Amino acid sequence: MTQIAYDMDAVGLFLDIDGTLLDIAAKPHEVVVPDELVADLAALSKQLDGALALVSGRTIADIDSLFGSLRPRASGGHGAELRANPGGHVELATEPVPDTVREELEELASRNKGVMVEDKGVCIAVHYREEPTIGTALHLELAAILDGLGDRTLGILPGRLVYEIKHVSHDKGTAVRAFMATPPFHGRRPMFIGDDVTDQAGFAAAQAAGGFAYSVGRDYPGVKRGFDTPADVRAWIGATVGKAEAA
Ligand SMILES: O=P(O)(O)OC[C@H]1O[C@H](O[C@H]2O[C@H](CO)[C@@H](O)[C@H](O)[C@H]2O)[C@H](O)[C@@H](O)[C@@H]1O
Ligand SMILES: [Mg+2]
Repeated sequence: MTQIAYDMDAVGLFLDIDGTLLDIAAKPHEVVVPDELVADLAALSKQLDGALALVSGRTIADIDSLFGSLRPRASGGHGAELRANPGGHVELATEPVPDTVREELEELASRNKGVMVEDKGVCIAVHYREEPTIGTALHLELAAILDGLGDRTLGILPGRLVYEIKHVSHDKGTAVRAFMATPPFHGRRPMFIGDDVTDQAGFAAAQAAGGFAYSVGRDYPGVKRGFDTPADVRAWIGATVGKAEAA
């Protein structure tokens, strides 16, 4: 386990979910959220005076269904949803993906074995974990669909055996900047922990604001590999909370 040697008192902490807090599962709804993690995140948020947010490609409704009582400050849908206060109002930063796109994606999935569409409203995930070899061909098909519709407001963001169709105007970086502009994050140093290509905007935003970026299980240019596995991240969170309780 890699230790992050920094005084957490001054940090605003941004945590990705899949591949960072949670082990990757075969299907999105098959992830396991340990009870201990929920308790540790609640304690860590308190320790940071509330300056902790989950920043995910999942929707906030989905985050709440996974994390039970936590109801954290959060951004969902790759920056498209923001919840500034725990359990509070969810602000939509973008329009939903147009129905024309949704229909084309459903049609594509219906004729491609192993493709699964996860409709999140503000963005749509096109999963291909069941047929990993089709990635390149699938990307070409998705690009052709967006080109055909002439919609320049949407783009394709690659993730872990998934392509996210999302508004190009928002990402995890815009979410970090929005949180950092307001209490309880304002005046703290952002720390972003993530595992995926989709986290690179979050890494960059944290670093640009004088903060830190740590990756999980993979290397990204200019980003320190902080952890090897989500279990390491969970252990670090537990140890960080434990340290504060013992002090
Ligand atoms: O930004 P994140 O919190 O990391 O969320 C990214 C996407 O995670 C989910 O998909 C990924 O994890 C699934 C469960 O482990 C896995 O089955 C899938 O192959 C991965 O792509 C989620 O379903 C997406 O909506 C998130 O955008
Ligand atoms: Mg992730």
